[in-house]
Amino acid sequence: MSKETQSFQAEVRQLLDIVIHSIYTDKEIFVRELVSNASDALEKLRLLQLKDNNIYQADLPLEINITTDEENNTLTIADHGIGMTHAELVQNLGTIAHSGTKAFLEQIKEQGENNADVIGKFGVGFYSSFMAASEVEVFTRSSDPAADGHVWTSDGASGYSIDDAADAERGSKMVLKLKEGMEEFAKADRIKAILEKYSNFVSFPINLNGERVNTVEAIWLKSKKDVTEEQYEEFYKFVAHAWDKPRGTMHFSADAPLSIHALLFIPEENQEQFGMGQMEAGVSLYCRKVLIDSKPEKLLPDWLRFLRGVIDSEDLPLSISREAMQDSALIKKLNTLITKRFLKFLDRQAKNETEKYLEFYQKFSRFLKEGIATSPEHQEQLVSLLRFESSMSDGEKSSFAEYIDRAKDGQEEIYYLLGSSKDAIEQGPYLEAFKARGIEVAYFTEPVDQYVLDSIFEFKGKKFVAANSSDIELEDVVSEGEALSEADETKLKDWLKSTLGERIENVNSSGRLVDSPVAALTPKEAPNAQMRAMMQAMGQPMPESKVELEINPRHSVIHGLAKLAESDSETAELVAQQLTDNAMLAAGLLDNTHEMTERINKLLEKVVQK
Ligand SMILES: Nc1ncnc2c1ncn2[C@@H]1O[C@H](COP(=O)(O)OP(=O)(O)OP(=O)(O)O)[C@@H](O)[C@H]1O
Repeated sequence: MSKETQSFQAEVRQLLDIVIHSIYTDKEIFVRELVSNASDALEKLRLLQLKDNNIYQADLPLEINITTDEENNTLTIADHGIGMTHAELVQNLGTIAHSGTKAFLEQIKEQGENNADVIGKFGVGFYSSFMAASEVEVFTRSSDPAADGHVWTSDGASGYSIDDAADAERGSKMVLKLKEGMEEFAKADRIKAILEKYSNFVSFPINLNGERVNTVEAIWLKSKKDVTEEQYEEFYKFVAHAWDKPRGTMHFSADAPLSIHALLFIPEENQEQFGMGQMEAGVSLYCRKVLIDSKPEKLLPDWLRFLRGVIDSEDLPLSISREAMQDSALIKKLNTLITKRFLKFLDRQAKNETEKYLEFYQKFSRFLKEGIATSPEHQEQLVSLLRFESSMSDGEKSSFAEYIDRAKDGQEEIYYLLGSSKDAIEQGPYLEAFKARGIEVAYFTEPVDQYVLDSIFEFKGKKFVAANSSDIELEDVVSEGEALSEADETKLKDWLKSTLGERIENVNSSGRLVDSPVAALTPKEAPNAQMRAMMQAMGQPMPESKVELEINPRHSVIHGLAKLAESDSETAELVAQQLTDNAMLAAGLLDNTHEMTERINKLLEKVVQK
């Protein structure tokens, strides 16, 4: 067969015209496209080898060889992959077959031809080589022993020619004669840097001028049993740019609903704990071993930003741009799928390797809590991963599932208390009522917990209720001491209301208190102690809290106060104010202790004078 000339399909011409005349600056992407094509061709050959041993030049190594030639201003990318027959050359490099390029053209039509960015958004496969080359030669020979070798040549203008190339080796060799001004791509260092950026995990060896450049293989594509602990560690260090060891490794593949390979690592340390600012997302996105984006923001929810590793999905179009990708339905699906799998991984660890999970929890629980408040779709799973001490956990960490198991029949609520520490919670006035009734209260002591618990309404059908909220109805327990008569109680409540005036919202009496005479409850809509502390830390002035005062009608101090109010209202007022301060102090709601000191002195004076 002699040399023949053919014209490009109209769409190809249109595409090439845009590519060649584009002012798109990120021209290096063509290297990624060609390496990716070479890798695909090798992958196809590898698959073919599995079922067919009639392959031309079967002994050629499955590798990609890249050579730079500064003198002649050329770049050559060669693979010993599947190659192309004459018909395939015409079909593949003369028409537009792949969907990415079609989408590209459609976008161009919509946005007008001068939108250079569109190239970066879609990538244009093989044709992108014409951004840098004035002429491209493709020497190729199919793996089919019956096929001949050919050379395809084009300047990317109107058409191409195909000629015989009897000595072409199996595979494809793309020789790019670089344009003036594109000399950088004939320089080994420049190409090396591009390869390191995009193609490090291509699973076939890439040699640049005879030297291997990609050292790390795509271990995420291997099956778990074929990867050693050391390999995982080495790979973690590589992808995370880390020096430590991973504290957790999750490696899985799935075919449905999406084809994915994921290898995720939990680092040893939570950098954010050291005040180093917010971490950046660190799970890279690959498509068939070729890097699409090393920091895709929406691939995982923000609260999983501590994870490191790789997700590789064959369902992704290789050339998809960051912007288009981040909003794509596919990324959303990947996001949900991987998040669920990761939470399941943690759940399994919590069950089977409890110690390990608790160590993780100590350092990383902040992220899970952030997730609870921001990812309603994962809330149930996340809430089940929370661990806390409680009034019944004996100093051990518990889960809400365990809490529910321990709860009495008929308890429809999960009670919790927030405080600065376990001691502070246990010494506060709220717990006793629950203890007396054998009801468990979960303790939460981190500043973020308020925010987190506010966003949980229920878990497994049980309502979340703060044990210090004013609207809890607890079954009365018979505690020691006789209660005030109804009439005395009403009288005392009225007197307290008028005496304490603006300081309180209301006075109630209930059977909730056991050892304390009074407790201060935060009214339903009011900011509680933790919120107040946070607002104040942010420099926001907070008005004095108005609380609901709950009195214990069986307590001797209350009995005494009821009498004192009749006989010595001046002392009774000091006592009432002091009781309120005590209650507010215990609730963490007292800002001004100045008056309290003065008042205590007055009370002491009265005591010593008696
Ligand atoms: N090195 C190669 N070896 C064998 N065939 C190749 C090679 N490079 C390209 N081809 C063939 O040419 C076709 C077109 O390549 P191009 O890069 O334009 O798109 P693509 O690789 O199919 O697109 P995408 O990257 O979106 O999958 C490929 O599908 C493949 O069949």
